[in-house]
Amino acid sequence: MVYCRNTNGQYGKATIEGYYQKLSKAFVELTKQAFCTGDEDRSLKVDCANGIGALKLREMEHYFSQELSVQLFNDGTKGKLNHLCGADFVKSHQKPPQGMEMKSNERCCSFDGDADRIVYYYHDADGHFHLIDGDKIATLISSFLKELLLEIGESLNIGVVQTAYANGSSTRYLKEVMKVPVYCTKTGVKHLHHKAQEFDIGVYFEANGHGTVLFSKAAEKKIRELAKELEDKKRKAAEMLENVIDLFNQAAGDAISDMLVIEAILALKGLTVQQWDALYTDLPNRQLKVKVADRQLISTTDAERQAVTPPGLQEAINDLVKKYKLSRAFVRPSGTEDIVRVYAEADSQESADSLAYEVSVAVFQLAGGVGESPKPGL
Ligand SMILES: CC(=O)N[C@H]1[C@@H](OP(=O)(O)O)O[C@H](CO)[C@@H](O)[C@@H]1O
Repeated sequence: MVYCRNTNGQYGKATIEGYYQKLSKAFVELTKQAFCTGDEDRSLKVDCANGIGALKLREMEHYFSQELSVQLFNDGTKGKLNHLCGADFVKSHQKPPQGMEMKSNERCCSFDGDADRIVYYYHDADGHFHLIDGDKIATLISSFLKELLLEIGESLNIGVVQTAYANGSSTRYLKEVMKVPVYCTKTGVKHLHHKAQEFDIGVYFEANGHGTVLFSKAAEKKIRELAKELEDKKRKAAEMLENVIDLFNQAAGDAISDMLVIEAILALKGLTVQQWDALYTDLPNRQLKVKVADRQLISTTDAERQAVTPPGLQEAINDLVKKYKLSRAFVRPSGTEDIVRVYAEADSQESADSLAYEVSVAVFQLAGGVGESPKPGL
């Protein structure tokens, strides 16, 4: 709403209804171009983390119910905010939220309590849980945008912005397979947002599902002109891009807007959730927390991927990382909790768990850990 007011209504009407209408119109226009799909494809289960997303989605769903039917879980009628549910729970525990009824291969997603994060997931036929996080969301979106730009023949530049928490497989896939430039910033959307403003089209997502896409003023103007000037297939692609611009919340990014973008792309490309998931395989990873007396003793550089202080910590991490294959680890003080966060990834879950544990012990010993020393398997 602030963005609408500051741009004198150019970005949209500064009311909740204005937001619903703008997004729904763009979503309906986009999905009109999709091939006819069965009922199953048009439905989505949404865990709202007992938060605000449930209230807003309920008010909004009638605007697009012909194109997408949403079934809400953890809608706040019982249960606590973010408790055993929501995007953060699903991402960090890598399991479904409580209260969600999942059948195999059904497309499901979770918002967090304030509805600014979204992750997708499904159970395969063998009952295995598959998480599709912010990195895979960024990959789906940037490949779709790249295809549209190719179709209209415009060379607007696309950049993808991630943080150190991005899975190594996603970074490799974006750089080597999709050939898009990838940048890493410090954790926190303000850093990603700022970097994304440097491109014609800046795609930014944290692995936890927090993100959006920004279009520069010049890129937006160009795309809107092309949607009037071009013909046939090229015009269609430019019109799609116009609707994509309207569908993204470029002020800050939110779960409802991201959900509608993803649903539109899956419908347009005729992709199932399994096909989307199969773009690349995540490297097994583990995140742990360590309690220290003063977390500011840890300072970092290189977008938080290297510890500068306390002395000896980075050397210890380097030695531990060398013991495992396809491994990477870093530590940083949390900006929201009184803890140090440890991240590790490697070629197997056992190795990722073991590396995360060993790095936690190094943090505990070298950065003034308090309470019980880290235990393996936690
Ligand atoms: C590893 C992680 O998920 N960190 C989160 C968390 O920040 P920390 O500084 O790690 O506590 O909360 C931030 C605000 O929601 C979010 O932007 C960020 O990605």
